[in-house]
Amino acid sequence: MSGADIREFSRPMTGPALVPLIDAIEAGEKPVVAAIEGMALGGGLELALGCHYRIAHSKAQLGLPEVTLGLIPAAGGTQRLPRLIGFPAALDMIITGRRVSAGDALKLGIVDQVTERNAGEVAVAFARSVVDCPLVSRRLSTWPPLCPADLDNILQMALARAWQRGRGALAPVACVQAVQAARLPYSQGMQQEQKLMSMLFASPQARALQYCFFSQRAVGKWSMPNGACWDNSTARPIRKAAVIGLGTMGRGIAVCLVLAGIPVIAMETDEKQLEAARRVVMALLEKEVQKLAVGLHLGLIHFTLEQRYLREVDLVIEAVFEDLALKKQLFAELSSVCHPDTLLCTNTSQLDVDQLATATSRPDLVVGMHFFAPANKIKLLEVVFTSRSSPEAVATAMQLGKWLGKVSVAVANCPGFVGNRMLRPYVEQAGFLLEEGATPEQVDSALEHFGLAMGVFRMSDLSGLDVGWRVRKAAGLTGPGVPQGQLLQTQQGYRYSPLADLICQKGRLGQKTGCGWYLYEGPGGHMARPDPWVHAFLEEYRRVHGLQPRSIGQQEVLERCLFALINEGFRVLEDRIVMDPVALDVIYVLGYGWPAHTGGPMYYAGEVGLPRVLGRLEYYQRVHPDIPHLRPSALLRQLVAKGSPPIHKWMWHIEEGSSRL
Ligand SMILES: C[C@H](O)[C@H](C)C(=O)SCCNC(=O)CCNC(=O)[C@H](O)C(C)(C)COP(=O)([O-])OP(=O)([O-])OC[C@H]1O[C@@H](n2cnc3c(N)ncnc32)[C@H](O)[C@@H]1OP(=O)([O-])[O-]
Repeated sequence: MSGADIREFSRPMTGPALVPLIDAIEAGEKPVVAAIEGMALGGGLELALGCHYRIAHSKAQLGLPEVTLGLIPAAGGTQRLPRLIGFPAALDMIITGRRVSAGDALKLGIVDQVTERNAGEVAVAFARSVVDCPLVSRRLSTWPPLCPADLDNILQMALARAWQRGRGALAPVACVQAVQAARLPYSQGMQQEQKLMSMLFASPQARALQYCFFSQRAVGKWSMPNGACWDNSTARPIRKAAVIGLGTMGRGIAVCLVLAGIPVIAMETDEKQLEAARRVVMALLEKEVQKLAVGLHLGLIHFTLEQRYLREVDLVIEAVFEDLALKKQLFAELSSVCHPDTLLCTNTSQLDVDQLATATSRPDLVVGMHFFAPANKIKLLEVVFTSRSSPEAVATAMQLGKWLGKVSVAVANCPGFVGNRMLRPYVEQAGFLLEEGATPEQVDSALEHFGLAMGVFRMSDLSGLDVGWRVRKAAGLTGPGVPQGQLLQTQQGYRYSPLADLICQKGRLGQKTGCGWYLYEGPGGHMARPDPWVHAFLEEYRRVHGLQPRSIGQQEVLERCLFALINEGFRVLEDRIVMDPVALDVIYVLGYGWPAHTGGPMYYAGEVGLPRVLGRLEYYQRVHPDIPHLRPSALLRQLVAKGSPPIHKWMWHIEEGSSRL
């Protein structure tokens, strides 16, 4: 049972209340044995905790995931679970919302028995065996709380962790407060649980998180502008795959495929790189085997330098160096080496997939599969289709993403696809704010206080400033082709900030060099500290260019960065790069650390109010007429003019004929 029906939350609850039902089962004189076959989540597990015994099938999973919906367990879970398994284990399960396997549930004491047989039949036999046993010791609500001596410290640490990891989310903190009440008599603890649930239930954060839950499922019902979609396109089976290019991304992708049980040909052209990759991939797989305690056939992966092994694969994912010419050459080779039906996928983060398709004899079988680093951890996958990608190719890539445990989002090919396209104006505004008087830490602090996992400058230092530098050079914005000595403050009449280029020219590439926008303890260091050199560099830059620094508040940082990103999101919708705004929110929450408790950038825009977003963009555009990204998009204007319809109606207002495909 996957718990309460989340769809009911937006309307008056129906049916019997769960709490008195569970209390009645527990208080009854007849032994009740819970048989857990598949999932016991949320209210499902709480119901089982009210039973006198619990039997689980070995493949069952149990958990209290309410926190992921902006709630807390509200049918006694915060009171019974700590009594059953102790405060530390209960806090961990309730604050994280993570599921535990039947085996772990047995070790924790949540279930009394695990079976390979039909749990229902075993439960009936078990019930017969305990029919004469007294039940008084089986009623968890009557158990005294197991309060360890250092409970205060445990709760304090849990609260600090909930604040720190929650990045502004209310539910994790409320989870700690509810569990804390388990040290009280059950009835008083239940009053606290109900009080905290009432506070959360109607909160904007709970609504936003429940929106995220359904959005991440809605994107699986993908569609393309040409009418192809998830339920009229058939995915092909992937019996064997290949990963070409075993750098960081290729290694992560290979691990994903093996963990999904898909045989993999892992290919490199360089012997040393191949050996290094083998060591890393096998170590990662060993770690997963221990963590997941699953049998994994490590023989599924074959490392090779030879292209001939590619003949037998159904799908190739290339993850070679991010260079268009190199990738085009590889795609041309794959056209002749691979079977004619083999899908050719690219992991490129922003190169033109159409151009790669043109380099092959099978453009209909070319799609982008844009994984996010680390590929074996980040759940997001952008599946990029070109105007020639067949629905079958898209369906196959989307299906493969699901098998890999990803949330796949189908997006049309365009520069930066969706995530990186929306990121550009966001990063651009941050650079302009530095020119106007802010420091990297002021900008990052505002963004992280909003709830982003990492501010823009810390994120750039982590991924390496040379990544963006290479892209700007390729675009002719900087580099040898640009007249030296003069700093480009305008490009085609638009404002351009060369600050990042100048930082790179000083060899400051971020964590990898021990300095970038911040100072680190050394090359590869992670502890970002404000760098006096950067402050002096910015002061000198402003002086040379006659820029009068001013104090810039958090509100302006958020509006300039986030509203520019949201505005680009509206342009993505206008171009029909995706067919539903929820796709943009899924991409940003899963791939860019956007706080899920605000729903995602487009949902957040609706919460802030589209008229306010429009008004602030108009204001900033008046102040900075040389920044086109601040010019409000036509769709945003249309939606405001139509009275700000709800997000699921936005696409109705895009004028026909604006589609780019
Ligand atoms: C009192 C108590 O204290 C509190 C208050 C509560 O109990 S609050 C509720 C707590 N329970 C949860 O948080 C569990 C939420 N669900 C899940 O975690 C997963 O669904 C799953 C169970 C692990 C299965 O994953 P899956 O990958 O196999 O399938 P799916 O694609 O996710 O789901 C398949 C389809 O089922 C829908 N669905 C799943 N669980 C649902 C739920 N609880 N309510 C409504 N719809 C649900 C989902 O939207 C999708 O619909 P559609 O897209 O096909 O139209």
